[in-house]
Amino acid sequence: MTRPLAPPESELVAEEHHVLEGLAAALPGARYFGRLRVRTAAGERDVLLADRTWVGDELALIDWRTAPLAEVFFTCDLGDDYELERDDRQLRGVVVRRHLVHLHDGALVGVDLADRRLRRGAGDLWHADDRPGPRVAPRSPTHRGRPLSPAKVELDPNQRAAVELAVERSLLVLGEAGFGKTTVALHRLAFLARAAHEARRPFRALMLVPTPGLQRLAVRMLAELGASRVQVDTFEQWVTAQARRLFPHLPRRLSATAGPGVRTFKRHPALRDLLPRIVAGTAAMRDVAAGYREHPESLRDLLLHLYGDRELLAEAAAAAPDELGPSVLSDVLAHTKIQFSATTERAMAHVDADRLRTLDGRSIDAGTPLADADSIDVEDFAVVFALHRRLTGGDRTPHGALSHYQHLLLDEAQELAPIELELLGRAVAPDGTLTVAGDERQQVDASTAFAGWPAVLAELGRGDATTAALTVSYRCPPPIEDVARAVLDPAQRPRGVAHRDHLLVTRHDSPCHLVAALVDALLALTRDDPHVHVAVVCRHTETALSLHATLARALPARLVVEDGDFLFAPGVEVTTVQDVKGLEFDVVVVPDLDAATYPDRPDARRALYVAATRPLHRLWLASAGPWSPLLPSWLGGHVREDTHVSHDPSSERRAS
Ligand SMILES: Nc1ncnc2c1ncn2[C@@H]1O[C@H](COP(=O)(O)OP(=O)(O)OP(=O)(O)O)[C@@H](O)[C@H]1O
Repeated sequence: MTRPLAPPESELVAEEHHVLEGLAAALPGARYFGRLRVRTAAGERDVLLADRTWVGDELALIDWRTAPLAEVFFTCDLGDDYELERDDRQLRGVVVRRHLVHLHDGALVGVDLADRRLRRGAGDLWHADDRPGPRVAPRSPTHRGRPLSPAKVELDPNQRAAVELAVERSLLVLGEAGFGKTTVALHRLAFLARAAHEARRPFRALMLVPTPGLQRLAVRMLAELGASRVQVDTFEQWVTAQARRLFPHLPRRLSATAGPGVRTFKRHPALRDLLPRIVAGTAAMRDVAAGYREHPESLRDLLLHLYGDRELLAEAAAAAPDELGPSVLSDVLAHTKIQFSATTERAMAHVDADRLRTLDGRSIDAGTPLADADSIDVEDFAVVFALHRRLTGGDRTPHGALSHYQHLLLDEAQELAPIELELLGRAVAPDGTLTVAGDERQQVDASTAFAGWPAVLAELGRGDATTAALTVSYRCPPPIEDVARAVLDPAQRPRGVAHRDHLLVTRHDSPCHLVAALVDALLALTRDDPHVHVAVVCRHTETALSLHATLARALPARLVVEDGDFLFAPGVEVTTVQDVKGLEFDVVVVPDLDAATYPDRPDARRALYVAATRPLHRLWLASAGPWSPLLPSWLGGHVREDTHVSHDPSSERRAS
C-alpha cells in the first residue's frame, strides 16, 4: 500500500536533494547508489556509495565494492555502532543514516529505507510504500530440509523397474531435471554390486560425473547405498590417469591456457574424421604410422600433424563451419605452436641448472606465452587413444591395457563428446554393462557436439540398451518447474499454481543495489532459517568471483568455483552453473539474469534451465540490467521492481 510521505520522510527526501545538489556542484555528472551518514568523534559526515573514490570538503564518494565503510553500509542498521581497523587505526562511529538512493537522469527518484520505499511519482509527488526490500520466505518446518539420503528414497514403480532390470542389460535413464536419474543410476549400481556379490562374480565399477562437486556427492551417496568401493571420477581425471599409465612418454604437464576453441576442436567429430587420414595418409605419414609400433613416442608427432596442418584443419572446419570457424582454427594453430615448442629449461639445457632457477621457484616460462610449451591438453588423451587404436587395432601398449569395468555409470552423459564415448565403450568388460543417465536440455559444455541418445549409445557400442524414461518430478516445486520449462520453451504456460513463496523475481538499478538486496535478504533468511543451504549461481566464473568478493564482506559466503568444494551443509555458497550440475540446494539465487548474460541462444537457455532447476524450495531470479529475453513473459506480473522505472519484461522483449 502506498501513502503520502510522513514528515520525517519528506525531510529525508529534502536532505537527499540537498546532498545530490552538493555533489552535482562539486562533481558534475557523478552518480551514487546509497548514502551512509556516520557520527564519529570528529562530527557527522556523509559518505556516498559510488563506483569511484573521491573526497570533497563536505562529501566523500567511496567505492561500494572495496571501501571499508561500504561494509558498514551493507551490514549495519540505523543506530548501530561500528568499529573498523584501517592502517592500524581504529575507526569508530554510529550509523545515523543508511539508505539506497535511485537517480534517474541525474534527478532523485527514490530512497530505500530498511522497511520502506520512498518514490517520486507523477507531478513530482512523493509517496511511501511500507514494505522492506525483497525477502526470501524461510522454509516451512514441514518441508523436508536436507536432500533425502538416496538409501532412504522410496523408488516409484517406474524407477524400481529400471533399477531391477536384468543384470545383463545396459540402461539409459532419461528425464527432466530432478526426476531422479542420478538416484536411479546409483541404485542400479548398488543393485548390480549386490547381485555380483551374491553370485561371487568380480565387480569392478566406475562412475563418471562432469564435476568435482557431483563427484563428492556421488561418493557420499554410494557409501550410503553400501557401494563405497566404486571408483568415482570426472572423465578428465579418469582419462588422464589411463593415458599417463599407458603413454608415459607423453608430456607430463597439462596446458593451462588452451582456449575454448581448442577444446571444441579437439572434442569435435570432424577432428575424429581426420584420424584415418592421419593413419593412412601421405607417404610421410605412412612412415610414421608404420614406425609407430617400434617408436610409440612418435604418437606426439602424429598429434602435431593433426593439429598443425592448416589444410587438414580447414578440411575439418569445412565439415562443421558453424562450430569450427576461423577463430577456432587460428586458436588451434597458435596453441599447437606453443605446445610443441621446447620450454626454456629444455632449450637451455646446456646451461648450468642453477642459472635457470627463478627466485620464486616457478618455471621460467610461467606467466609468459611459453607457459604451455611442451604440454598436453586433457582433450588430447581421448584423441591419443583413438589414434593408437586406429594404428594398432587395440588399447594395449607396452605399459599395459586400458582398464576394464564390469559396470560403467555415466552421469550427465550429455556432456561427453563422441570421441570420449567411443573410448568409454571400450572400457566396459566384454560381459560388463553400462548405465547412462542424462538430459540433453541440461547440456552446458559448449564444446560438446551432442547428436542424440541413439548416437550416444551407438558410440558406446550399446545400441541395445533399455531406455527408462522417468516421469515424476521430485526436486522442484511446481511453480519453479513451470519457470524452468518455460525457459526452454517459451510457449509453456504455468499450471496456475500460486507462485508466492517459491519464486522471487527482482530487478535492480545497479549491481550495488542488487548486492544490497542480496545481503539484506540472505542475512534475514539465514537468521530465520539457520539450516538453509543457499546457492548463488552465476553463469560465468568472473561474475561469481566479483559477486563473492562483495557479498563475503557482509555475510559468511563461500566461493565454490571449479573445485566442487561444496559443503552440502547450511550456508551460502557463490558458484557457477557449470559447478552445480546434478546438485540441489534449498534456495537458489540467479543474480545475473540480464540480457547480456542470458541472451536468446540455446546454450543460454540450457544454462538457465540448469540453474533454475537446482532449488528444493525457493528460486530467486534477479537482474541489475535489462531483463534477459529468457525470463518467461508471464512472470512479468511477479517482478518486483526495486528500480526507478516501471518495467515490463514483455515490452522489453518486444522492443528488442
Ligand atoms: N522416488 C523418490 N522419492 C522421493 N524423492 C526422490 C525419489 N527419486 C528421487 N528423489 C529425490 O529427487 C531429487 C532429485 O533426484 P536426482 O538428483 O536423482 O535427479 P536427476 O534427474 O538426476 O536431476 P538432475 O537432472 O538435475 O541431475 C533428489 O533429492 C532425490 O533424493
